[in-house]
Amino acid sequence: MIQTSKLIAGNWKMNGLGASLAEVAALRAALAEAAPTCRVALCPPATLVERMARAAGDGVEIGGQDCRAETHGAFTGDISAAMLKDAGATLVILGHSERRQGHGETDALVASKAEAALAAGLAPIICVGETLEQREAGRAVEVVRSQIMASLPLALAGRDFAVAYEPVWAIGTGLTPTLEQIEEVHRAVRAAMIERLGLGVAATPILYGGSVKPDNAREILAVPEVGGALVGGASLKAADFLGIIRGAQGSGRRE
Ligand SMILES: O=C(CO)COP(=O)(O)O
Repeated sequence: MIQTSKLIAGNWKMNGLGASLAEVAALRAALAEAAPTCRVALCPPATLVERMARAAGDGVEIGGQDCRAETHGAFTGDISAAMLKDAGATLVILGHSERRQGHGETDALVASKAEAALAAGLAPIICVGETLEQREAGRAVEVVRSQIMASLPLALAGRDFAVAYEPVWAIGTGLTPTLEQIEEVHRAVRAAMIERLGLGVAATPILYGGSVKPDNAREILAVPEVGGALVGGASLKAADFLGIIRGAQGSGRRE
């Protein structure tokens, strides 16, 4: 339902072969000791979901990185939300910029995938974010607002989900927006979410994603309206991911 604790989610993208289970075991042991107050999730490639769900135990939720909008059928290479759920996933990342750009995913497609995820019992993490060109043209807030209005299906009202604000130019680059820029966009995301889905989403987490590391996590997570992080590269090593989770502990108030 409505989440009040922060959500720290790792997006392994197409990485994690080999060392994955050892990293999950290390993370699980460290989390058991640290007893974090935030919600922790890892989203590995689909082939690792089932193994990781078994290795992760209760403290770490496992998610997919995409799903098909249809429930089944002749869609070679695709995976349904129910298949992810069956493998042990509890959430799924949708509309990541690498899929919007690399696979031509539109807002409408992302919205239908979110409906499929909800129907299968998965919590969607819906990604939005502007390109560098759009930011430089002063259009960041406008672009993100329009993505929210068209990518969030009305079926999300009252359901467990999150939005992730990931400026495309901050992903994997080591660049991050200023804290003021993060706050500005997160406030705009909240306003658009409420406009679209009503006041019931006033506490739904809005994650920040894009070059989150242990050394910048605390300050980013303390920004008003930042309800967690979606972490790429730094989620691959348990020690780095833990550093970010620690940054979420007592990282300040949310508004
Ligand atoms: O795309 C991201 C998470 O979905 C962010 O990736 P990085 O943390 O590697 O910049």
